[in-house]
Amino acid sequence: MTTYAPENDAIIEFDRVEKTFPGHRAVENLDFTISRGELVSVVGVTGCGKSTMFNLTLGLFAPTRGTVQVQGHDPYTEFDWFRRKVAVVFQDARLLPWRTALQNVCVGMKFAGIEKERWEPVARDWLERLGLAGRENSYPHQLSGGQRQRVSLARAFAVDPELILCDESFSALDEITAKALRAEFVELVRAGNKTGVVITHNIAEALSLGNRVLVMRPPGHLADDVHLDPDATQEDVDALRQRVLRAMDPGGGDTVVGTPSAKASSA
Ligand SMILES: Nc1ncnc2c1ncn2[C@@H]1O[C@H](COP(=O)(O)OP(=O)(O)OP(=O)(O)O)[C@@H](O)[C@H]1O
Repeated sequence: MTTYAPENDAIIEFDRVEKTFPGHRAVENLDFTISRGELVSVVGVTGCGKSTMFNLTLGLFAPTRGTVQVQGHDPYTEFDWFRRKVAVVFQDARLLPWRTALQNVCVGMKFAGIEKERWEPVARDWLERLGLAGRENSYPHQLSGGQRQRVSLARAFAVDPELILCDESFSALDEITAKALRAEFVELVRAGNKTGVVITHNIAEALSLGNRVLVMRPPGHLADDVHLDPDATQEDVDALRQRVLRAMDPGGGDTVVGTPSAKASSA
């Protein structure tokens, strides 16, 4: 009989990872696993190593010590294996200004190695799902910041990746637009059975987005791993906010009140 073991369903595994740049240790003893289907937020003070963790996951550089695995593969040495499997959405949409919304999504599919016949129908479908039907032929400068970010999300989902990494993707938007886009993002990740990891400086966003919050602290290690309960009350969420703040900044003093909710647990 096959026994379900979450670690067999790991999408991202960091095993005692260290990353040192000349004269600076950005990540130290970073150890965590993210399983298929999870939607995880990553928070931590500036410079604590969040982007370095993302860049290690993307295989942009190798760890100095320890191992990073994405779906059981080394993202640095097996870089080509990851085309189509991982998509990234940044804080700024990073669209090609001389290409329309449709063409920008198609370019993403082209770089991912997807067959040419599929580019246009799939791109149109994702633009429509993200509320941009009728704007396919608009250039980035003709779109609002929120619409540009919708194109960027369409470009990410169109390659049908297993894993979507968001680096402060909602931070540059006003809170109302960000809230709407976050909700759509969560729905699309869930509906597509994807795994999502979102770096954010917004603790409320981290606590509302997914099932788990990883809290990092300099130099680049895990300070807390908070699992979220979808039925949490406002009181639970307030307690979790304090727990996250305390983990980010243990010397924060009077920002810390209350105790972690019984509805949340460390992994
Ligand atoms: N290529 C690099 N060369 C040298 N130092 C680096 C490099 N990349 C990152 N660092 C350093 O590593 C530390 C962690 O940086 P990182 O960008 O991962 O932090 P972060 O948590 O993402 O910060 P922020 O929230 O401000 O984006 C910082 O002190 C940074 O200066």
